[in-house]
Amino acid sequence: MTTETTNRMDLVFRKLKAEGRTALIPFLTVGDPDLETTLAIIAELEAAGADILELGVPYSDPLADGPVIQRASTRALRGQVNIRTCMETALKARQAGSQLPFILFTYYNPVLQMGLDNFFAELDAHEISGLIIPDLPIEEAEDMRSRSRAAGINLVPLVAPTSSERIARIVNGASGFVYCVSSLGVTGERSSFHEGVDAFIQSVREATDLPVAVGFGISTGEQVARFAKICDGVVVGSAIVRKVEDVIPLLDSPSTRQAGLLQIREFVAQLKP
Ligand SMILES: O=P(O)(O)OC[C@@H](O)[C@@H](O)c1c[nH]c2ccccc12
Repeated sequence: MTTETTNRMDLVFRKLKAEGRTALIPFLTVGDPDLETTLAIIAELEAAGADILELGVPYSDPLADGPVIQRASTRALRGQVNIRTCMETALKARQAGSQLPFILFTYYNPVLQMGLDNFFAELDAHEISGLIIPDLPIEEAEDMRSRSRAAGINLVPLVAPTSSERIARIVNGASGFVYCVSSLGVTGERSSFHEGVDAFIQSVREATDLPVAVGFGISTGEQVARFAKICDGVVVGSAIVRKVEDVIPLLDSPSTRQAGLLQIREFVAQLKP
């Protein structure tokens, strides 16, 4: 008897699979340019067809991030955004009617600062469905995985093209989906991907029954469509964060705010697979 899941993310992947569709998974830096605007952007992303949302906790030392997300983190940190206010933003979006599963995307240090017991209690209270921690030390992974499982939250593992023989160990016991990083290096729009990325994704597919998503460098509708043929989800971050950055002057003025939000919606809508 399969255990009935109430995890919003699992339900979305199940529905998309039944419809033969691929999830569009935007990444957004929470608090860029401010928390209230983030709430408005979340609504635009949902209207544009996003299926799941990565809510990025701004961090002072985002070692895996390229310049676009680094700048977004800097802007958000100027507004004193922290991991708690990111969780509160997720809850406010839910209370405003968002149906999207939220993944809290955070580096490990803010989690440690909060304390693991506190962190997981807060995650649950703020209706977070998933968690990605790109710099989670492998020796902490088992503890974090069991805490996530106990809290009913999917700790999503990242696998890189260089993971090869470690793929089985990384995906074993994982939940939610497996995040295949398409290229080496840091986040940021790319015109090409790690050679052999398709074979890499196929090897991950063979190692797990979980949905498999890909991210890193994907920034156009045709790149999303290319990966949608072989994945259950496609993550787009920097291209969307850059679009937010580009329209900040419009967002900052009440008379042009709606026009700025519409540009974000239209950009994301044309990514939809
Ligand atoms: O920004 P890109 O190139 O579209 O890649 C997705 C990425 O933004 C998001 O998933 C992410 C943001 N920071 C990260 C750090 C590591 C791995 C992934 C991420």
